[in-house]
Amino acid sequence: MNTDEHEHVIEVTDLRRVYGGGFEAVRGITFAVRRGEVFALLGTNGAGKTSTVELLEGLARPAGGRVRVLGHDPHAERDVVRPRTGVMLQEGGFPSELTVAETARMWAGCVSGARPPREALALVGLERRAGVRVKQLSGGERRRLDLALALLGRPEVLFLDEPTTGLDAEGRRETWELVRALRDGGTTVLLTTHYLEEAEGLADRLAILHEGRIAAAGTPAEVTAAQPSRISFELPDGYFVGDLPSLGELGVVGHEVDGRVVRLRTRELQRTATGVLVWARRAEVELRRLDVRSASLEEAFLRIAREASAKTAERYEEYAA
Ligand SMILES: Nc1ncnc2c1ncn2[C@@H]1O[C@H](COP(=O)(O)OP(=O)(O)OP(=O)(O)O)[C@@H](O)[C@H]1O
Repeated sequence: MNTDEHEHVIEVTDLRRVYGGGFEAVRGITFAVRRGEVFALLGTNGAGKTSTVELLEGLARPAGGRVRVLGHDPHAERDVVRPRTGVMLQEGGFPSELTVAETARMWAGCVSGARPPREALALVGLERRAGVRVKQLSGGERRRLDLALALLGRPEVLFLDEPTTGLDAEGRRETWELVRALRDGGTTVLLTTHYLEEAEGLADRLAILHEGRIAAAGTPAEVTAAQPSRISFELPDGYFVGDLPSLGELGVVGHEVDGRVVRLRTRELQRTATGVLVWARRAEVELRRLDVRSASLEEAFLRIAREASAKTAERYEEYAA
């Protein structure tokens, strides 16, 4: 096995997927995932995340472009790729009359070199539910069972399609810890998620899909760095926003005033924050409810989705004109 951590375990080049009827769900996307990396695909509903992951899993053939997983074509060379990957689909769909342990044993029987089923169930915290029928599990417990089954084959690459949907806050945190532990052990993880907090906390790098195209990509810090930071505070009675140094001088790119509360947006957080604090000190003013923060991934995501939608509307208007 090649353990070069810079090796690209997943390579996607100008990938396209077209459904029957001609709808193009994936419109030429390119990205690569290194060994031992957690990579998140984000996007609004219908952005093309599942359509992309299915191509990576070899479940369908691309309409154009190229996919390589562990150096192989996952569709044409499914026999080589499948034993080295673990797949957690959005809907597991295994027989629900079986117990959890029976399901894991049945699945393990189909996997060469499988972990002991009990070990896989313990990894996801389901060992105490081993004797329960699958149909009696809660939605969150089913997601954990899906994950346990994906881990049975000790995969080098793990595909997780919305792994924490339906889990409560604790279950979600436990899954995050497990994914981090797997990553630290060298597993490469590609996940889709609707939870931006999940991508921010878990992903080494991510791509935001919008209508089948990549609208932004990079580390969570890189993607959020392109968005303005915010500073808010409350001015004491008798002070107004006009008493501050000029907003242009402070590097402010937008502001709102709501009663005594002032909210500033800036791309130069340190310069703006310093300017406001130095002013407050000189004026001997106490700024109550002072809050200084970088943009969150959620803000970046919403802005990128809005901008991408506006571009699509522009293209549509040009086309219709
Ligand atoms: N079998 C299909 N036939 C035709 N169109 C499809 C098919 N499956 C998906 N689509 C369409 O392709 C687009 C992308 O769907 P996909 O499921 O990949 O999105 P997604 O990003 O995973 O969305 P979600 O977050 O809602 O799961 C959607 O517009 C969807 O309606």
